[in-house]
Amino acid sequence: MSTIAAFYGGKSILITGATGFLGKVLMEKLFRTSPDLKVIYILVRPKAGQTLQQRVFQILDSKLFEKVKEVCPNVHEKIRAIYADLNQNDFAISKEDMQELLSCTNIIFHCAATVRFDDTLRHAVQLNVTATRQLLLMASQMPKLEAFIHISTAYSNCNLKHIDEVIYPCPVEPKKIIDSLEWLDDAIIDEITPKLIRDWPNIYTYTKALGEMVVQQESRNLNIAIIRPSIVGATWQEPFPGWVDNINGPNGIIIATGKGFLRAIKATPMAVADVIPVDTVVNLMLAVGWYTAVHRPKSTLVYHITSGNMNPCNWHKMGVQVLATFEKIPFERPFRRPNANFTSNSFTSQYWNAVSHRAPAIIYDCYLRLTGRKPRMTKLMNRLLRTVSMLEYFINRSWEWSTYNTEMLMSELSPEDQRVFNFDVRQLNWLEYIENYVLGVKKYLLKEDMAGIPKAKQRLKRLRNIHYLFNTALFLIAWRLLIARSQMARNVWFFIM
Ligand SMILES: CCCCCCCCCCCCCCCCCCCCCCCCCC(=O)SCCNC(=O)CCNC(=O)[C@H](O)C(C)(C)COP(=O)(O)OP(=O)(O)OC[C@H]1O[C@@H](n2cnc3c(N)ncnc32)[C@H](O)[C@@H]1OP(=O)(O)O
Ligand SMILES: NC(=O)C1=CN([C@@H]2O[C@H](COP(=O)(O)OP(=O)(O)OC[C@H]3O[C@@H](n4cnc5c(N)ncnc54)[C@H](OP(=O)(O)O)[C@@H]3O)[C@@H](O)[C@H]2O)C=CC1
Repeated sequence: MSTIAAFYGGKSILITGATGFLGKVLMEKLFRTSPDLKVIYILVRPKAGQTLQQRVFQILDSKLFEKVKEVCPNVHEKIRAIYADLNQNDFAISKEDMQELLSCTNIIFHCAATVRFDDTLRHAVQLNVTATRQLLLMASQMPKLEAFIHISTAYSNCNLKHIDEVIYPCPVEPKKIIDSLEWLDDAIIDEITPKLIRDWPNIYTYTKALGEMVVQQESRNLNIAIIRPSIVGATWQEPFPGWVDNINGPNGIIIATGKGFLRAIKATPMAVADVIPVDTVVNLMLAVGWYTAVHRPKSTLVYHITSGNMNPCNWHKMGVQVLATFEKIPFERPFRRPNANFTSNSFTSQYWNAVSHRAPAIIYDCYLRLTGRKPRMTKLMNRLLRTVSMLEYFINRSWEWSTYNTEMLMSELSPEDQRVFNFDVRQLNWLEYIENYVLGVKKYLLKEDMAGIPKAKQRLKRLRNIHYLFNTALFLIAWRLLIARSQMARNVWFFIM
């Protein structure tokens, strides 16, 4: 029997961000490996017209939880959704619910965050910093609490090149920022934001760094650990390969490339593509929860869960494999044939943006207008290019993350725990993983049926023929124009004819 799985038996676990990508996989694994756990409290807000219960049912009814229902048929009874909004004082939790949380919680996994790169400083600080502080305050009033696991990001210190498993100080104290945001108006905040975030590439990474500082400052005598994953990707093995459910990170890029919208990306092909499967991250989280509670390290340990130093893959290798997978398993109804390039030069990048992105969008919008429909492609393309430009920082650099604590933890696990809670990324076969990833994007994100593949292949053939026809016509027009102007071109033309 796995020691870690047994540890979670009978426990009351509080998860924030349980409705997010990481949170769902965490819940799934907990229920599957420790079906005898007492309860999972999740802090949820109503969203998109759905009540808390509807949101929980939707998660439990998804394909991700199919295996769970076999090993833990009463899973519905073991989830206790608590109304909470982390943007509000005391999270707007009712008195009774708060009382229950304070008196019963054994372990906390704090996953909730805003992961948007362009969020306002006010909102990002509220969620990634103030809410973390408030949760720590709650944690300090929990007599049965054994461990508090805070999820940060490997990019919280991406202004450094080499990052150790330590908490780095930020230039401005989080408390000062929290206090000043209370009285500054939005216009002034917008003005001072670039000065505050300095060499951090965006508000997200900056506020995650502040969040870590808050954890360090407010840790009191709690057993705390911080986990820093790099770019979290689709599942590698569990509960099945390729599961993914949002467009963040590489996912949106894979869709945009597979649908033929994105044809060139400004990237450094040899830079490390530090993607880490979500199930690997979750396995480490559960192992850290156990280790922190049982071994009670004297200080707050930071764990990096990254792939680059153990089993590196670069963007070139990833890109080639993604494109190869599109050949075998194309996406349905592509705008153009999926065929993309990496370019590391700003000038060529702008050239490709004009020729391969904006021009086809304008031509397509003209076609829509002519056929009496509303043009939309230029707008969509502009948003896509804006998104890609925000990701560029991360695909044009490599970082080194030390992983002493993560390796130490691996060596502390029994062989059975190493198998059940595997976070050894050296065993990952990138080509296989990427193929399953693309397949997962098709099946679980785009919800496309595999039966549609022959039709999609036919459409690709048609698009290729249109592409050849268009290029030939373009060449002939250019040549004809040249003939009109140059004697030499005319001679060559008559010679060929
Ligand atoms: C021979 C060579 C071959 C070469 C071949 C080449 C082939 C290439 C093949 C591919 C190979 C793989 C390469 C992969 C590179 C990926 C790098 C990833 C780096 C990630 C670093 C992460 C580091 C930190 C990790 C962390 O620690 S945490 C997680 C990170 N956090 C995020 O990833 C949130 C980002 N996002 C936002 O910050 C917001 O999304 C916002 C952007 C502000 C827009 O915001 P906005 O426009 O207001 O609104 P949205 O509703 O969000 O989206 C509105 C519209 O944008 C679209 N769209 C949103 N997203 C994405 C997205 N990704 N990609 C694409 N589109 C997206 C969405 O489809 C919607 O389209 P529409 O509706 O217009 O049709
Ligand atoms: N995905 C990645 O590549 C990486 C993620 N991380 C970290 O992992 C953690 C989880 O990320 P991920 O799962 O990808 O993010 P998601 O955006 O998928 O999930 C965010 C979660 O936070 C919840 N949340 C946001 N605002 C509030 C609020 N006001 N009140 C209550 N809940 C709220 C969301 O709830 P709702 O569903 O209601 O919106 C959702 O459950 C984050 O801390 C992130 O920084 C770190 C490295 C990489």
